[in-house]
Amino acid sequence: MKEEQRLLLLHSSSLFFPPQGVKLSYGTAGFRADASILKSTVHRVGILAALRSLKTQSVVGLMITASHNKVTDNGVKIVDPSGGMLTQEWEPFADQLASAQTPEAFLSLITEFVEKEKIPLDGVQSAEILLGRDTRPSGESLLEAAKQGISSILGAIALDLGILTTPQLHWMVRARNKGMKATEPAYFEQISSSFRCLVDLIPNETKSSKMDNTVVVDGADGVGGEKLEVLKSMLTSLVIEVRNTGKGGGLLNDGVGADYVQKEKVVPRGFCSNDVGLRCASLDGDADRLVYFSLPTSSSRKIDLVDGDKILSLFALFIKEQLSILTKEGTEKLDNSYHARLGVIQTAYANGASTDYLKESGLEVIFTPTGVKHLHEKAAQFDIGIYFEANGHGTILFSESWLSWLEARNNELGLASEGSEQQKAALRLLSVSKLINQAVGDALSCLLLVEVILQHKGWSIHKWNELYQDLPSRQLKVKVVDRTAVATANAETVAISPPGIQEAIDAETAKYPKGRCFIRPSGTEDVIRVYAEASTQEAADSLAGSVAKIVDRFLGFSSSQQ
Ligand SMILES: CC(=O)N[C@H]1[C@@H](OP(=O)(O)O)O[C@H](CO)[C@@H](O)[C@@H]1O
Ligand SMILES: [Mg+2]
Repeated sequence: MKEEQRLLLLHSSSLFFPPQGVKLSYGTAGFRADASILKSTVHRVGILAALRSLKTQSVVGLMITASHNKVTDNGVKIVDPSGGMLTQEWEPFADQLASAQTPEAFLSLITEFVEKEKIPLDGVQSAEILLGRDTRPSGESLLEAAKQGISSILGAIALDLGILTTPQLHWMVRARNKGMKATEPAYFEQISSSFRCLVDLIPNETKSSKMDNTVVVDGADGVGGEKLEVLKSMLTSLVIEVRNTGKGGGLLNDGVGADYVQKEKVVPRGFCSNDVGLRCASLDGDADRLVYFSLPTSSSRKIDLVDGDKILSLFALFIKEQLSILTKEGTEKLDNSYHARLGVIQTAYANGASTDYLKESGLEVIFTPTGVKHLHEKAAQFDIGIYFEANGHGTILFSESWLSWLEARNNELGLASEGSEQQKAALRLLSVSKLINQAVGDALSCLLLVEVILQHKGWSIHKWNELYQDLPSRQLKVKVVDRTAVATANAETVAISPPGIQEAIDAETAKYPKGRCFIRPSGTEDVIRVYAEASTQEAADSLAGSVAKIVDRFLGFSSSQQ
């Protein structure tokens, strides 16, 4: 490393002090903590992002967000050149960097890593990092810290894109590296025009049906509401009413948003008895999650939740239908031999009833650990891979090779049988691949896809919700002394440490008909999560409660004091 570069790094890192007595880790979705202790970490992630750009010789992204966490938290994560999450191979290095105690220790870690990874840190190669942040008040100063980190790498430049949803930044990084326009207007243009194509392809029978084309969206008082206001003006045949836009003084994620709605299953702030029966949806704080809900009665706060699993089921059903129209044997002699391999990816949090439904519908279902990075990786192994977390984060991935086949097929059909059902199916699938974010789960594009599929089928939210009935479930969080004491296996369904805890959970679960329960350490909060499912809500609540007590007995503050 050049002397100039060494001095620059030493000087820059001496301006930021790592938090004392707290060990931050890259976690499920980057570093997250109380914003007041994050400056040094964000500064270092800025440096790491520049190294990633140098290593890959591509543009990378850096997003400042803590998604669904409370407003006083913040976080930072890197977007890889593909538009996906930072490669998992670099995560341990990110952890080491964050915890280096002195500028010298920090510099020596960088020197070692640059050598090991053969990163061209010579001041000759350039690096470029796209920066985005959500609406948190701490975002601006943290972004400054990131910029200072980036500018301490010779040849690295940061492009500040301002306030964005997380999926917008992912989309732009992907677009930039594919040589496409990577601006916010280009993003809105792509998703709104593909939505319009899908609307134009709605069958005449359902077009005329009296379908309610209004959706009421809870913007979580975050960035999503703000962006949706822009997007909605570009759409016809869909009316979007945005509540909790962040402009009305409401606090981000406070009694609002997809995480709250999905976990608490109650009406979010800003919705009332007048909304009974309407089709409603909630975004999370950085708009990468979406859930739907409706208010069944005006007398209670309870909602009918239509979660990520049901969005997944709706998407899978639609794609499968279009595929079967596309590949049905026609009279014409065209090459329709490429049968796409369609896969569906879930985590252990998926409601058991959804998995049964998907399997009964003839779909291949695969499980991965929690966190989009795992689901995305698996989905990318299919021609069409649909992944969703129950909390509403998900997307549909199309392989490049299948898409080129589809383009060619569409052209052939255009010549041989323009306007045929087969060609419409090809066009619909092509439009879906443009509407749905190929980089990461995106609440805005998923919202449009749900809406157009419902219009296509002429379905109300109730009809959609009746695809299957969710098994009652309950999620709890337990504060423990050290959450890393829990290790899991089999896509997080089995706790392999501390010893004996899984046996205790199994013994408890066996008492409940249709009981299913697992625990895992959260990657975004300092808690152990407990998930339980059973045949009644009371049973699910009771199973989750008993297992929470087991967790507390093995790992809680009370046990550590004994
Ligand atoms: C049960 C749950 O909802 N877990 C969420 C949550 O992760 P945890 O590691 O469980 O804290 O945040 C992640 C990032 O948004 C998301 O990918 C994941 O699904
Ligand atoms: Mg989020």
